[in-house]
Formats: sequence, structure tokens, C-alpha cells
Amino acid sequence: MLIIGIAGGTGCGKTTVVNQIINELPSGEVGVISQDSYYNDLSELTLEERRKTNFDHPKSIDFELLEKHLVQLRDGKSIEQPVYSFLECNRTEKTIPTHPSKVMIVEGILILTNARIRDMFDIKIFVHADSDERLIRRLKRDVNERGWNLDETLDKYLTNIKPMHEQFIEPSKEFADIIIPNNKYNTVAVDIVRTIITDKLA
Ligand SMILES: Nc1ncnc2c1ncn2[C@@H]1O[C@H](COP(=O)(O)OP(=O)(O)O)[C@@H](O)[C@H]1O
Ligand SMILES: Nc1ccn([C@@H]2O[C@H](COP(=O)(O)O)[C@@H](O)[C@H]2O)c(=O)n1
Repeated sequence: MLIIGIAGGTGCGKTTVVNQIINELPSGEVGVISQDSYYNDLSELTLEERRKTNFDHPKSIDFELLEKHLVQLRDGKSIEQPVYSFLECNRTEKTIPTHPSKVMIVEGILILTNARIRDMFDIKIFVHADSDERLIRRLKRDVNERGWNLDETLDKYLTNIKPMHEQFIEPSKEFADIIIPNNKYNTVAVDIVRTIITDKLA
């Protein structure tokens, strides 16, 4: 199994890059795990309390469960990937059966900050977009899809997102084998990564 980690700040385009990579590959040959599925279970808190959580700090992620699941997949076992609700700010009761594939992609803002997770990756990729680009994309997404208003998003950006990015995410770029510039759509970089994967699948 080839395990590829794709990190980068919020809104840099990780999900987009993953979709571009897998869209032209045989379905079922590449599996995807999202760090978002591994936010801590916050069921003991009210929604109001959960909405105040700092979701950009490494402590917000259940890295133990993520590691356990990656080990199981590497050992050829299927896992039940938790399903996260951004509107509820919590894990749902649902899980998605995720089967081991020849190639597994793990994507998330903080996945290169954790040494044990990082060490499981055969290839580490960091997607870069400038902070103003990321903020614009993030504002649109939070307001249109994730149940936050403009003021809440800007407030979160200043209190959590930007400081956590500077403290944890940007420094994790140094662990990357490949950095993909993604202020504009980068088809060349996506093609290169897809070629590496196609070689592995051959
Ligand atoms: N290179 C790009 N240029 C313009 N918009 C982009 C680009 N890459 C992604 N986007 C858009 O930015 C938003 C965030 O992208 P997404 O892939 O969800 O980022 P991430 O998973 O890193 O948070 C989406 O609306 C997406 O369509
Ligand atoms: N309930 C939540 C949980 C997390 N977030 C934000 O998601 C961002 C990470 O996801 P990306 O798709 O952007 O990589 C992170 O910056 C959290 O602030 C949220 O908005 N609501």
C-alpha cells in the first residue's frame, strides 16, 4: 500500500486536488481518508459550546483513532470511517466502511503536524495558496455551506484559524516532499502526482 498525505491550510484546495487526482483513476483503486472525520467526539457539549471549539488546534483531532485506522488499513483490514457534520460540529452516528486500497490518500490541515501519522506516509504533499486567497475561499464556503455568518467566520479567522495556521500548519510544510502551488488550478502538479500513483497501480 502507498499512503499519501496531503496537507495545507484551510481553503488551499486539498479536497479539490484530491478529487482532481482520483477522478481519472480507476474507481476503487484509491481510497481517501479525511482528517475532518477524526475531529474529537464532542457529544458531551452543547452545540453552542461545540461552536466555540478551536477546530484548528492539533488537540481537536483524535489522532489515536486515525493512526489505529491507518494501521488497520495497512494490514489489509477495513475500517469504519466516522462521518463528521460541520453543521452539528460533531461526529455523527454514521460511519463509512472504508476498505484497504493499493493507494490511500489522507488529507487534512494538521496531518503533517503529528509525527506518528507523518511517519506512516510514503509521500508527503503540502498544497500552498496565499492567505488572502484562502480567506476568500473560506469565507464563501463557511457562509454558503458550513452554517457560519460573515462576522463569525472573520472572528474565527482572527482568533483560531490564522494563529493556528502560523503556529502549526505552515511550519509542517518543511516535512513535505512535494509542495503544490495552488493559487491557480495546477494541472501539471496534479498530473505528476497521478503519474506516481498510476505507476504504483500498474
Ligand atoms: N486553484 C483554485 N483556484 C480557485 N478556487 C479554488 C482552487 N482550488 C480550490 N478552489 C476552491 O476553493 C474552495 C476550497 O477548496 P477546497 O478544495 O475545499 O480546500 P481545502 O480542502 O483545502 O479546504 C472550494 O470552493 C474550491 O472550489
Ligand atoms: N465544525 C467545524 C470543524 C472544523 N471547521 C474548520 O474546518 C477547517 C478544516 O477543513 P478544511 O476543509 O478547510 O481543510 C478548519 O480550519 C476548521 O476551522 C469548521 O469550520 N467547523
